[in-house]
Amino acid sequence: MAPFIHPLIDNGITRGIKDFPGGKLSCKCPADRVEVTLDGNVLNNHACGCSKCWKPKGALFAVIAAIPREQVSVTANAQNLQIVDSSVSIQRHACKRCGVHMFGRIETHHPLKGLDFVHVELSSEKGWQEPQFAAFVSSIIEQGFDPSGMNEVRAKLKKEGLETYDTLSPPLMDVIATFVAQQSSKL
Ligand SMILES: N[C@@H](CCC(=O)N[C@@H](CS)C(=O)NCC(=O)O)C(=O)O
Ligand SMILES: [Zn+2]
Ligand SMILES: [Zn+2]
Repeated sequence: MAPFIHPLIDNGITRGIKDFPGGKLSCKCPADRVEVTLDGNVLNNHACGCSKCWKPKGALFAVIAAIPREQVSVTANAQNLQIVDSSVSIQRHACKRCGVHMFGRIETHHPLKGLDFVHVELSSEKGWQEPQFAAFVSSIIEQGFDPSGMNEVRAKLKKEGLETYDTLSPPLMDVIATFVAQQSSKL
């Protein structure tokens, strides 16, 4: 059976709309949902296989995108949010009732500070930037995926047009490495 990558990827990726103005994300509670409003489209949308990002039930990957934090606001039921793990760089604010991650935010000195991280599948609007690549692919093994199935997973991601990486994409890794070099005055 083909691996269950993610609902936004498995049946072919739908391209986003240029100049898409943004929209609302909602958690999965039956009522009194947490709502987050995004004032613009996302960037660097990608599949992530890491253990930290929220995934829909049964999916091997999350689909997670960045957006400037100024464009993110909690517009309903903020009292239901809690930080999943405050010891990591990205503080993921999740609904404490249904568990869905509504946004991730970095508060420490970090190369990606200023960007929030969101899951556009939580929106009913269509037009968000589509996934551009797959990151932290090998990390699915750490969560129990049989390593012998990795060729099939990578082939499926590539078939859907996503280049696969075991960290982030090269441009994002370059941003992070540049930040590190600047910290030690090597650049
Ligand atoms: N192999 C690790 C990778 C975790 C990881 O480094 N995740 C990346 C992509 S989301 C990250 O930037 N994490 C920072 C964080 O979670 O704060 C895992 O699966 O837990
Ligand atoms: Zn909820
Ligand atoms: Zn991740």
